[in-house]
Amino acid sequence: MEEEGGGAFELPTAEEREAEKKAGTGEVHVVQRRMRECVRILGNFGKLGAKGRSRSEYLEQLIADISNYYGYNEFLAEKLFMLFPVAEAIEFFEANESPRPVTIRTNTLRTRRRDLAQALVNRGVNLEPIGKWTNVGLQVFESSVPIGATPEYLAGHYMLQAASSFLPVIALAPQRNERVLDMASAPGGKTTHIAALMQNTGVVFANDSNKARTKSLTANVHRLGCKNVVVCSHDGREFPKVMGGFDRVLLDAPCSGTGVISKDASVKVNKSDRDFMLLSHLQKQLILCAIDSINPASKTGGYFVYSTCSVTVDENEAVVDYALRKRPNVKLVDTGLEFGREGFTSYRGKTFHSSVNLTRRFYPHVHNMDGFFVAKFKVEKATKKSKSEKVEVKAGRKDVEMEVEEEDIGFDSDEDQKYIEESKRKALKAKGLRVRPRNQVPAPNSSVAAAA
Ligand SMILES: C[S@@+](CC[C@H](N)C(=O)[O-])C[C@H]1O[C@@H](n2cnc3c(N)ncnc32)[C@H](O)[C@@H]1O
Repeated sequence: MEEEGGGAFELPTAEEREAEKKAGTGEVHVVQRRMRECVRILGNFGKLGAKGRSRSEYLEQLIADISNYYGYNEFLAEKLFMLFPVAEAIEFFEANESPRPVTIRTNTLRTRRRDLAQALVNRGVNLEPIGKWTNVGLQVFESSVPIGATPEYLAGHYMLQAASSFLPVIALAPQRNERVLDMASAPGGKTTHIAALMQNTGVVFANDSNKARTKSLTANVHRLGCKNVVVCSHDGREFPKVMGGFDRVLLDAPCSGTGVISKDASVKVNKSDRDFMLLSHLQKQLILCAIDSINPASKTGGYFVYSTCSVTVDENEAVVDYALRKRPNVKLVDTGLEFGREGFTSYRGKTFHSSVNLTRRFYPHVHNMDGFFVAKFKVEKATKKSKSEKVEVKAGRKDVEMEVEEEDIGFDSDEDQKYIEESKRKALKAKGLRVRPRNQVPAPNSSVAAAA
């Protein structure tokens, strides 16, 4: 068997692995070598696998080592590992260890990219255009001045923004004079981009449920000279009850942030199975409200973009597929983005609608940008059939909750129930209502039972 130096490689037994775990795990170079060997053997298991040892033993060892070496909890290490072929998974974890390029977006309401680049070069900034796919992005290689405090920054000539964040707005392609909703918009990177593409015409409703975060949103809107933006703060699930009839809607959804681990390493250890369930549930509620906020008769639009800075399937394809099933009047369309991998149409035994391949995934190790997901929908007029299929949406949030609870949504059906209960408990607590202890059956007329 061909193998690297350091003696013959032997896969530890389950007992040895357990003992190593208890003892606080082996030396870095041992773990590194073991990962390399496992990747190599799994790449050609039929030929290289040791007699009597199964593929899953190698996989278990590899995931345990990834978790230990890169500092993830085992649950997340496995969840992310499963997204890729074995060797590629290592590239993904490795890419999360180094920062992505610093990028800025020219604010075309105030300047042109060429003029901005010249002004920054004059201040000692080394930069160049990001790529052909954007005519407003610049990549900063090095700078003798803080890029977030130059006179040009303060005058609103640019936004410090990850390249991946341009993508959903490019896909949304807002037009002059349209009425647009940015449902989860703080701190406004995408809102201000939308406003610029609309050349300060029409109106952009920039909503975020977190009031504190709307401060930085408002500050950015002012700094960048956006005059067509209205900032508001509602739970996205209250749309379209608070407002509807939009030509286009962007839902840059709250997510786990598994695409931006290089920026926020805390994600490695602070996400559990339950967090993903709760997030996916919220995303499913929000996506239906976003779709229902669109005017299907819009003369210029009728488009909706869903995006996350996460790479997990349950926050992306599963949410999109759920929306397709719940809203027969929407279909996925091409994002118009020139690159990005196709979304999964099946994943670990779950099959999604075949059009989910129109969605796009972006990865740090492939595209040298944050992990990201973009889906673009066209909303059409509801036919009689599709109308009868959905519960009245005018009442908004409550009905969406009911839909999630009452129907088998395939991906997370029964298992979801305890998380739904938990989120209800939280909502009641937030309202200052009494919450019954977990697992206690509510009395028929108790206030909790009534409120729930
Ligand atoms: C990914 S961030 C948005 C980033 C923003 N689009 C940008 O480009 O600057 C997600 C946002 O969703 C907001 N959010 C979370 N739950 C929400 C809800 N139920 N309704 C509306 N906004 C929500 C969070 O406060 C957060 O600002």
